[in-house]
Amino acid sequence: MTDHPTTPDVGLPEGIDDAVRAELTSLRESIDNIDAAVVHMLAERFKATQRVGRLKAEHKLPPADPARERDQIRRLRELAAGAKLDPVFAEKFLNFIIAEVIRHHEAIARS
Ligand SMILES: C=C(O[C@@H]1C=C(C(=O)O)C=C[C@H]1O)C(=O)O
Repeated sequence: MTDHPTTPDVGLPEGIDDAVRAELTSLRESIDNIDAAVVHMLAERFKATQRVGRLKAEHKLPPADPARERDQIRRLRELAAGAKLDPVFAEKFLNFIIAEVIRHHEAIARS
């Protein structure tokens, strides 16, 4: 897998204190690692949902399953609260992903 590294000190002003530059750079390196993990996890999730979409289309099932979504959102909100992440944000994030998945499923069903 090819990585395309960022330049974590990009945008930091010339005269910034050395210790502050070092801490910001280190934090940005962690952020870059986390973002890479998020991309890889999302790619795996979409691989699975594409397979769900093909199965649903083959068996004439509807693209969306609102009961499943409610169950996932309830779980994710609880996980978020336990992890000190805003549950409202977690719900918005999951809904954003699910909307894209449903769009894919509709396209598969039409194809
Ligand atoms: C993936 C599915 O299809 C849709 C997408 C979902 C998701 O991305 O998690 C959940 C429910 C469905 O609306 C599914 O039914 O499991």
